[in-house]
Amino acid sequence: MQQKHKTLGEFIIENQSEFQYSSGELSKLINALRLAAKVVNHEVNKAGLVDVLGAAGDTNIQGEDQQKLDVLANEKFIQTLSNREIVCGIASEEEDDFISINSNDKNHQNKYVVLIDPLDGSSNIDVNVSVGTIFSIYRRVTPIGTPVTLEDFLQPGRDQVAAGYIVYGTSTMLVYTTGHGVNGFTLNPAIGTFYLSHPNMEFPVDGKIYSVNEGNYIHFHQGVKDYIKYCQQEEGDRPYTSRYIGSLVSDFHRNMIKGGIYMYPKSSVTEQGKLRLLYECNPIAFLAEQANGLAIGGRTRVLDIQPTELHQRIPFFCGSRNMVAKLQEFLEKYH
Ligand SMILES: O=P(O)(O)OC[C@H]1O[C@](O)(COP(=O)(O)O)[C@@H](O)[C@@H]1O
Ligand SMILES: [Mg+2]
Ligand SMILES: [Mg+2]
Repeated sequence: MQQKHKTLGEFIIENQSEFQYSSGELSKLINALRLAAKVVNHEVNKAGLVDVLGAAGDTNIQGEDQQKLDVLANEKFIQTLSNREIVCGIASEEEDDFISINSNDKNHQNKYVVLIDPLDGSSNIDVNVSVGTIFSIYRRVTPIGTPVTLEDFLQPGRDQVAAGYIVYGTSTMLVYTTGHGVNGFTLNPAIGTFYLSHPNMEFPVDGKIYSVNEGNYIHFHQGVKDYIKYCQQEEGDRPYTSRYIGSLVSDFHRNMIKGGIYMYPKSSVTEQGKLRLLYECNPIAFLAEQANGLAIGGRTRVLDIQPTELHQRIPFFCGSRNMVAKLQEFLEKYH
């Protein structure tokens, strides 16, 4: 008899009470993200047929050429989150500054701010390789009914109340945590419903996959170079396999299922690293730790880093516990 998978809607309701602030608002927020994900998924799937390939002609605050799908996904998520009266502020990779959602309306009781990377893996959009969306959710720290401020967004990752991603790949999945483990839901495109397909996702403590853009190797810190060499040595269960999709969400997703480590080090080319702390590293680090993995930004636990800017970048290493610990040994050698 075909096992009946729980729908995302059923799962959210069943687990609502688990959430310390459970007032249904966070459930509404996850549901809104689910809705926007379906709209964006629809656009991604027919990307070659409609005019959403290629550059949009503008650059974002980080000087990156915005792809048409970056802009479209950004609009869809902001629209969906703003229209549902559930958030009081949004920050996005594609917006220079944070957006306040009528938060200075005294009647405005909304407590959550959302930080989002609307389209992750932009360099893969035009070549039909899997891409994603990443989200991070906090309770605001400033008083309700007053305008949200930068302070509401610059919270350390350990204070996230929820985080997750959507991967638009061979199937479309929504994977998230509210601090009670990580669960994955697969979209059945025929009926437009997400079903619980990957309950309690966990990183294997050891893995055999390393993911890094080796094209930057000569610019890496010696500790990182030594660890990559260690991965490639003929010894014990090594050499490991090199797999790099170039979409953080997709590389992370694979490594969480199979066991592996993702690395985007700082280098003489990207002095701070490339990935953004607030809407890439913090949410992925929260998921990693909830799935028994580790995430470090050089020598610091990512979730303990105190953010200082909306679009700040950090070096990022994340994955199976023993692999990240081994990398740390190599990094420590040069301190
Ligand atoms: O092409 P590079 O330098 O290896 O960078 C790839 C990394 O950059 C990213 O594309 C950055 O994310 P965006 O596409 O959201 O800007 C990651 O998804 C990916 O892991
Ligand atoms: Mg990204
Ligand atoms: Mg992006």
